[in-house]
Amino acid sequence: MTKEIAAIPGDGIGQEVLPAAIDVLEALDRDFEFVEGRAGNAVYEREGTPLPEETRELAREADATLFGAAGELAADIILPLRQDVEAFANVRPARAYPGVDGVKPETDLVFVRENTQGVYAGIESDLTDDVATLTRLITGEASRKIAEYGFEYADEHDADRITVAHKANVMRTTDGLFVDTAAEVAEEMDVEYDEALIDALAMHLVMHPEDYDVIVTPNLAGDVLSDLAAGLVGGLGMLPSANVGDDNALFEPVHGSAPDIAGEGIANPSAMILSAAMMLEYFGDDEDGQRVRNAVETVLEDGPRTPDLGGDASTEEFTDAVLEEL
Ligand SMILES: NC(=O)c1ccc[n+]([C@@H]2O[C@H](COP(=O)([O-])OP(=O)(O)OC[C@H]3O[C@@H](n4cnc5c(N)ncnc54)[C@H](O)[C@@H]3O)[C@@H](O)[C@H]2O)c1
Ligand SMILES: CC(C)[C@H](C(=O)O)[C@@H](O)C(=O)O
Repeated sequence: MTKEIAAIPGDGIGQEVLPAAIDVLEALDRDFEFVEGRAGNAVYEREGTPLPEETRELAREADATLFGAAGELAADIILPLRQDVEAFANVRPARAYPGVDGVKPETDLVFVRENTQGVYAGIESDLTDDVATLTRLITGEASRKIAEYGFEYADEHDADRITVAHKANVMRTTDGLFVDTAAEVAEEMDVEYDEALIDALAMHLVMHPEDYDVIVTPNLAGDVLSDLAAGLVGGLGMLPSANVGDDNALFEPVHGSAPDIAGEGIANPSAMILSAAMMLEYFGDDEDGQRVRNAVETVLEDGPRTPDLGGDASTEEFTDAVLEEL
C-alpha cells in the first residue's frame, strides 16, 4: 500500500539534504508518495507564517514526515511539527562510523529525549521590563512514558545498560519526579539501570562514551547532550533522529540550517539519509533500513566524503556514491 510521506525541506541545507534522502528512498523498491510541505524563512516572508496550517495538516495526515532543517524560526516550525505528530520521544543515535575521523570511534549510543515538556513547555513570560520567568513542567505521566519507551528501546536493541540523566540534586521537585519515575519503571525491567547527573555525564561522555548504550534524558538535556555526542562522531552531519508518537512520527537530522555552508552544495547528507533509514525501520522494514545504513557506512569508509569530514565531495557526489552502493 502506498505510504504518503510529508517532505518538508525548510531552510538552508535542509533544501540540499532532504532531496538526497528522497533519492535514496526512491532507489528502494518501496511505494512512497512524497508530498512537499512549505515551511521556513521564505514562507514567512511571503505568507506571514513560517509554518502554514496546510503543512501542519499534511504532517498530521501523512504516514510519516521527513523534515530537513529550519533557521532562526526553528522553534516556530519544528516544535509545532513535533506536537502535530504527537511525538513524545526524540530518539537520537550517535554512532562513530569507520573511516570518519571521529574523536571517539568507540561511540555507539542512543539518546531517548523527552520531547514535550521541561523548559520546552512554553510557559515563559516577562514579569516586569527587567524580570523574566520560565516554568519547567515535568509530569509523572510523561516521565513514565519516556522511561518505558527507553526501556523498550533498550530491550529491542539488545542494549546492556540504560542511564537516566537528571539534575535532581538542584531541581529536586521536577527532575526528582523524572528520575524517581524512571527508577520505578526500572524495577519492572531486566536491563542494567543507572542514574547520572547531567553535568558529570557530559564529562564522562567525552572521556568514556563506550560506557553508555541508551541514555534517557529530560528535554533540554537531550538537546545539549546529543550535540555534544555529535562532536564525538564527526559532527552534526552525522546525527539522525526520530520523533516518535503513538501513531505518527517525524524524522529529521539533528543539525540546523547551517547558514555558514548553505547554498554551496557541500552539506553532509548522512544525518538526513540515516533519518530516512530510521523511517524505514519505523515502518517495520528493518532490511531496507539496514541496506541504507550499510551503503552510507561503505561510502563513509571508502569515500568520497564531504568537507566536514575532511573530503572535498559535494552533497550530490556523496549521494550518488550511496545510490551506487545500494
Ligand atoms: N531542527 C532544526 O531545524 C534546528 C536544529 C538546530 C539549529 N537550528 C537552527 O539552525 C540555525 C543555525 O544553527 P547552528 O549554526 O547553531 O547549528 P547548525 O546545526 O545549523 O550548524 C552547526 C555547525 O555544524 C555544521 N553542520 C551542521 N550540519 C551539517 C551538515 N549536514 N554537513 C556539514 N556541516 C554541518 C554547520 O556548518 C555549522 O558549522 C539557527 O537558526 C538555529 O535556530 C535548527
Ligand atoms: C531548534 C530547536 C528548537 C531544536 C530543539 O531544541 O529541539 C534543535 O536544537 C534540535 O536539537 O532539534
